[in-house]
Amino acid sequence: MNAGVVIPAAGKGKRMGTPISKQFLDLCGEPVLIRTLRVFLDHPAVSRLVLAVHQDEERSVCQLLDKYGVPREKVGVTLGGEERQDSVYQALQEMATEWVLVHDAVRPFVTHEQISELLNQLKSVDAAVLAVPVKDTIKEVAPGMDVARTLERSGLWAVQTPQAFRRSLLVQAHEEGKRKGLAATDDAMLVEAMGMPVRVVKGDYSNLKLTTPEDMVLAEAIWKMRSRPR
Ligand SMILES: Nc1ccn([C@@H]2O[C@H](COP(=O)(O)OP(=O)(O)OP(=O)(O)O)[C@@H](O)[C@H]2O)c(=O)n1
Ligand SMILES: C[C@](O)(CO)[C@H](O)COP(=O)(O)O
Repeated sequence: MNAGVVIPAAGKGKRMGTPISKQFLDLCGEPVLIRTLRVFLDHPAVSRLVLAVHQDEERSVCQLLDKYGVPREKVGVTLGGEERQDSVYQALQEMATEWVLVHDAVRPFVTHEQISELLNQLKSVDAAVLAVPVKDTIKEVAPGMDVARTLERSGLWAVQTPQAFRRSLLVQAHEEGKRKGLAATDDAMLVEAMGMPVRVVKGDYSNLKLTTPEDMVLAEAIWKMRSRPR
C-alpha cells in the first residue's frame, strides 16, 4: 500500500508557551518536527509527505528541512490555516495518493508498527485511528466548577494520531464539516459526523502530543529510554 502523510505543523503552541513554536524545540539533539518526519520518511509504505506550516515560518521550515537533509522531492510544504482543521485541509489539497495518514508534527514517538497496523486496517475499512484507554476517571465539570457527572470509564479512549483514511473520504468529510460549521479537534470527528465507521487501533501511551511544558521533560525521558541499547 502506498500512502501520503499530511503533517499539520502550523500551530503556535500557546499552551507550551515557548518563544519558538513547539515543533521546532530541540528534542535530544534534533528539532521535534525533524524527529517526527524521520519516522515517516523511513517507512516503506510512505511515498509523500506534505507539511502545513505557518506563513511566518515557511522560509525557516524550508531551511530546516535542507539543514537536516530531508529529501525535498518527497516532502512538500504548504501554508496552514487558522485552526488545525484548516491546516489539514490545505495540505490535503497537495496530496494525490489513494490513502492518507494525518499526523501531528508534535507527536515524535509514533512507531513503524503503528503506521503499518493503521495501513493494514485500511484493507477492510476507510478510516482508522490510534487510541489508548483512558487511565484517569473523567468527570464533566459545569462552568461554576461543580461536577456535572462522572463518565463511565470502561468505554473511553484517548485518541491520538496518526489517523488513516481513504483520501477521497477525508476530503469529503472536511468539506461537509466546513459546510455544517463543525469545529473538529481531530479528523476522525468529521468522518464520524458523516455517519461513517472509524476503526480504533490500540496505540501506546508514549505516543505523546507535546502540548504543555512538562511534556518536554517526559519526551526527553522517553527518547532516552528508547535510545538505550537493549
Ligand atoms: N492552526 C493550526 C493549529 C495547529 N496545528 C498543528 O496541529 C497539531 C496539534 O495541535 P496543537 O497541539 O493544539 O498545537 P498548537 O495549536 O500549536 O498548540 P496550542 O493549541 O497550545 O496553541 C500541531 O502539530 C500543530 O502545529 C496546525 O497545523 N495549524
Ligand atoms: C488530533 C489530536 O492529536 C488527537 O488527540 C488532538 O485532538 C489535537 O488537539 P489539539 O487541541 O489541536 O491539541
